[in-house]
Amino acid sequence: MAAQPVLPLSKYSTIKGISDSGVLSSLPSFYACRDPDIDGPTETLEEEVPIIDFSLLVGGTAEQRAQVIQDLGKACRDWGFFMVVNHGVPKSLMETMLNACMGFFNMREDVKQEYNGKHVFDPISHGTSFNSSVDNVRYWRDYLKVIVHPHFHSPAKPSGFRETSIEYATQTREMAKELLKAIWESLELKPEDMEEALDLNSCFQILVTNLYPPCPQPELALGIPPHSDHGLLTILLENGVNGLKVEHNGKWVHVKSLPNSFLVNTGDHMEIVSNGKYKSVVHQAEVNASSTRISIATAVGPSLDTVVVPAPQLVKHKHQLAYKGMKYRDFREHTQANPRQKYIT
Ligand SMILES: O=C(O)CCC(=O)C(=O)O
Ligand SMILES: [Fe+2]
Repeated sequence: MAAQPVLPLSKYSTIKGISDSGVLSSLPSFYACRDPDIDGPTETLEEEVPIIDFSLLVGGTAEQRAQVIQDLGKACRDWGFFMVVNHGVPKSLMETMLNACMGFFNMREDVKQEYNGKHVFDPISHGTSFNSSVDNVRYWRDYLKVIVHPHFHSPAKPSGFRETSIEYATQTREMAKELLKAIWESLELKPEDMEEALDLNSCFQILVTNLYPPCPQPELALGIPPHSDHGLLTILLENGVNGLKVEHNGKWVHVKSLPNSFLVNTGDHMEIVSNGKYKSVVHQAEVNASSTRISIATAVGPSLDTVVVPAPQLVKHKHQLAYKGMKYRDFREHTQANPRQKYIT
């Protein structure tokens, strides 16, 4: 292989900066986390993921709602993943939110750098890679993370970002709560026990926007490595460019979202509260050579002060207790400092 030219990459603080500059014709080894010659092709399937019609959950007949609850239970048990259609979030809000996020990443580097955060509870943090304090290789991704509940935060710029994101956060949070209620019912748990177990009125909600600019050798790089999410549910919106892969029965499945849909996956705290009935799903993001991909992951978890434990009704005998409780706040701090592909098993 020809020696790679030495490039002044330190000049660029973001993947967007590197990609826009056009200086790279090949991928610096710093970003190469896959080697097709050594790893071989990983088996990737094109299976259809379960589809949930949200309108039948909130506006259907009692039978239709019962059927959707059953379908949700099956999707959580078999996949930890599903696509939501007819959700009622206006298409215009989804588009405006994607544009607002693009507007953030299009700002000058020094303006974005004001938000370069370090701590997991920084209300707003912009950065690059996955967990750059511990990553051995870098991932082909820039991100903006904003905590939006129980206290709402927003970068002051670009203009309109605050108004759009408050509306988007509110609507996706309401959708997540409806889905959680139905998933709770699918476990045959009493609806009135959910608030005490999860304290969703003070739920911790964060908007994570991922930007994956075009990459010179996408087969060698990854946007986000395989991981599970920490919360209860994550609601993902993409800009029409695919890249998400989820693990299903030991294989990777490429997910293609329908226009105007959301992709939803279970997180670690769903696995804990369901005592392992609904596992959190491992997933990753690939990149491509020609298009910029944006995804907005809205993660909804319990309140930070909740100690989530398996629902007692799902633990008939002590030996069936699969997880110990930990305050969500401590869980997040601990996993940030000791990242693993999946924190709980
Ligand atoms: O971009 C994607 O498809 C996945 C994003 C993701 O997994 C995350 O932000 O946790
Ligand atoms: Fe994720």
